[in-house]
Amino acid sequence: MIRVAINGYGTIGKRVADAVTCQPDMTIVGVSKTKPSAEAYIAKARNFPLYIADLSKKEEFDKAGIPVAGSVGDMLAACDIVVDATPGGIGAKNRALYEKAGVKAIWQGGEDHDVAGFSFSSSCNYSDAIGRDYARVVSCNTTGLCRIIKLVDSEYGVRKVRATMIRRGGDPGDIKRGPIDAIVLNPVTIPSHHGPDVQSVLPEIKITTTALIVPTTMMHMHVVQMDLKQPGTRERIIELISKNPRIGLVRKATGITSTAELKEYVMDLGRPRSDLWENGVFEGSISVDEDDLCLFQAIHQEADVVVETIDCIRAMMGTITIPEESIALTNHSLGFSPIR
Ligand SMILES: NC(=O)C1=CN([C@@H]2O[C@H](COP(=O)(O)OP(=O)(O)OC[C@H]3O[C@@H](n4cnc5c(N)ncnc54)[C@H](OP(=O)(O)O)[C@@H]3O)[C@@H](O)[C@H]2O)C=CC1
Ligand SMILES: O=C(OP(=O)(O)O)[C@H](O)COP(=O)(O)O
Repeated sequence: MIRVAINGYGTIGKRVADAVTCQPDMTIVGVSKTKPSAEAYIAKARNFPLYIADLSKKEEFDKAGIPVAGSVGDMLAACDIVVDATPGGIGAKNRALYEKAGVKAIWQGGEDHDVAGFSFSSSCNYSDAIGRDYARVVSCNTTGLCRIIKLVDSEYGVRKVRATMIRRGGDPGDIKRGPIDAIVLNPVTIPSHHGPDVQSVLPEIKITTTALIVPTTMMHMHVVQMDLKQPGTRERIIELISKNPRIGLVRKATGITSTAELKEYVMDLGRPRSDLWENGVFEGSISVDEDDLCLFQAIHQEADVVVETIDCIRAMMGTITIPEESIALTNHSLGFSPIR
């Protein structure tokens, strides 16, 4: 069994912890928080040993009735690999802790590529992660872009990608984030970080990305255009998506034309936390005019990187060396097959 620690039991960390628990080859040795707030009670309910970054805060946890198993250092001593899901920027500061403990570490997309020197996407570069000590799973939007670009590039070759990310303002529980009434250019400069981040995984891809933030919490929406190296067809793109384990097809017949309806659909499917782990490509949007491909895809920011993180754990531990095998095991263990 691979012993996994989660440093930062928040939006991403709690999902990764639950996904690890579903896998037959890994187990959670502990999760961490700094404050005895809501997710600390969830850790207790799940029977995950809870560790804290600063032991001087133990009394606050004691008062809240939440048992503390020890410090983050103690948690690291008990694991083979740590998933750092602390807020962006904090993870880089934690690297010294992981080096000292001699454990492998995975960071999330809020950190820069340099934190690990290697950026990961299951369907693009799983094999390059095998045996590594450090990796960064790219951000949710970058993950969604990498999946669809890799799929199309493998079939037709991609000459150039242009993509606009219409990003959610904050996660549903992030009551202090916005905007409330604005469309924010984020960033106003071009490209957004997503293009260079895609190139940290797929260096040969030419891509320009732009990004905006809008007052919504459910999902991001991408407007993607690719110049193909040879003419394609809409039918073939749909066929490829239908066979892909991490890209779903939002069928035209469902009548779904928004993130809100898609979230409702996923909730009705009974997915935990209504998580859409796959890209949601809108069938009705897929348009191919010779070498010009356009589509819309929805990306559930809280979910898509979770399954990638599970694959990244296996690759780094070297227990499964065939990417498709890990992807299939992760999906199967979660009881997940993409929407079709
Ligand atoms: N949310 C999203 O949509 C996505 C986020 N990401 C990336 O994932 C990472 C985590 O983001 P997210 O889950 O949203 O963040 P959250 O703020 O939801 O959770 C962060 C967690 O880290 C804990 N924490 C804070 N400081 C420390 C510390 N020094 N040591 C240990 N734990 C600490 C917090 O605990 P406490 O509350 O007790 O302080 C909290 O549980 C970031 O890099 C982000 O960019 C990637 C894809 C999507
Ligand atoms: O990884 C994400 O977005 P990104 O791919 O746009 O960086 C997550 O939605 C977190 O974004 P945030 O930095 O707005 O919380």
